[in-house]
Amino acid sequence: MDSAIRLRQGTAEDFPAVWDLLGLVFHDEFEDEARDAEEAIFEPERSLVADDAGLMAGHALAFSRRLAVPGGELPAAHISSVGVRPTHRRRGLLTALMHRQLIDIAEAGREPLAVLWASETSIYPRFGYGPAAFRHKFSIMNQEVRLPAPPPGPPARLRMGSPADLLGELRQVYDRVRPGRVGWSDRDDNWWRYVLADPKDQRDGATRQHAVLLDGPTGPAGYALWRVKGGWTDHGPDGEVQVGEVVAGDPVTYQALWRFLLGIDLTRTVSYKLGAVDEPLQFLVDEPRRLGARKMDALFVRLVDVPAALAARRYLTAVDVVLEVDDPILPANAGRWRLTGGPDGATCVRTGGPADLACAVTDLGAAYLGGTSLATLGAAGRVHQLSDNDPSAAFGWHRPPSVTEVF
Ligand SMILES: CC(=O)SCCNC(=O)CCNC(=O)[C@H](O)C(C)(C)COP(=O)(O)OP(=O)(O)OC[C@H]1O[C@@H](n2cnc3c(N)ncnc32)[C@H](O)[C@@H]1OP(=O)(O)O
Repeated sequence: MDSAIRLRQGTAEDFPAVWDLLGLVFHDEFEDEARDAEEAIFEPERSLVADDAGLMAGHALAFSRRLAVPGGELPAAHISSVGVRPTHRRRGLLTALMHRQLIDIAEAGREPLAVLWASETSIYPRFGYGPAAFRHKFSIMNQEVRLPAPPPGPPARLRMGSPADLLGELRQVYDRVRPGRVGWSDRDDNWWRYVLADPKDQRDGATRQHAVLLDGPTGPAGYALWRVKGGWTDHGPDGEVQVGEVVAGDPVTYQALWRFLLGIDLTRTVSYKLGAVDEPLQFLVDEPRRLGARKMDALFVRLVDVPAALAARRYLTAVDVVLEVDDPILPANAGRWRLTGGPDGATCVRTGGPADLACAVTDLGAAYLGGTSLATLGAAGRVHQLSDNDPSAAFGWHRPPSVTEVF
């Protein structure tokens, strides 16, 4: 990195320059609503600036949130707003920002994990972030798929409104469902505001976002967020329902919400970018191929504190294994760790014993949420099994991780 450039902690006064930089690097001209929502979640003390004589040459941010992991939840630095000015690229600024940020998180000692969405998948593995959660992008031909008939009795009680008006109920449902859903982040008031921000220039010609809520006997049981991009062809209506979130606490609610979304009149396609890899819809419709599923990367995970992170999650089966970890950026993670545990908890301590498996910290991050198998990484030649003691099954989980938002 150029010696004239110094890394410094951000301040609240830096926000306008950060905002300008993000617009520049992402080729976007954001509206005020998006800016206000982003400013509300900005954590200046966790903003890292590459400062070139007063010019914001680069930036990286960490948000303080909690992430659901197998069997629990953990504080996890949510990394975002990363960019380097086009005039300052390929000189090591991102490398300096990423190293410094990880060292800061490790020294603060509060967050054993860091997580992010990558703009390009090649950027972050070199810094120890492994692809841990994937998603299905669905493009559903809604006239061509059928759901099972609804249960007998009165129809589901659905209520529509603006997401802001129904916020209390949305939160109630989300907070109740989240603990079992590995990969989901917590949301405080500001994060709800950020997630529900609906600037017109980001709608690509679609309507504003709507919410539909299903009321159960004891309160709200599930909700969906969606908008519609209307369209007509010579054959008639050709609109597209764009689904934002579907959160349901039970299968009856889940089916009722999808029945509603797939049945919106004057539409022919339902798109859903953040579907789960194991989205139950695939096992409900009569013709799953018409869901048009495409698997994409989603959340990247970085173990900042290997023993704390490994001890904090639970394991599908009993495990007693020695892992040899390579971590050039955070050497405190490097070396051999004995992980002992199972479905009820785990411990992880340093050991001098022989290793059963050797891997880079990136691969441990990929496997951490139970969505990427260590055995698969072994088949790719990334992880090296050194004995018969294979922890792959234990690192799995009941369901693969999923995501609800891009941050
Ligand atoms: C979590 C998030 O916020 S994701 C958003 C990331 N930001 C963006 O995509 C915005 C547009 N891009 C940028 O601002 C910049 O190109 C950045 C931030 C991606 C990279 O910044 P730079 O300062 O140029 O990176 P730096 O010089 O440290 O490069 C580090 C290494 O990554 C590689 N690299 C950097 N950017 C990319 C890229 N976009 N694609 C592939 N490789 C890349 C470099 O080639 C270099 O490799 P090397 O060490 O083998 O030579």
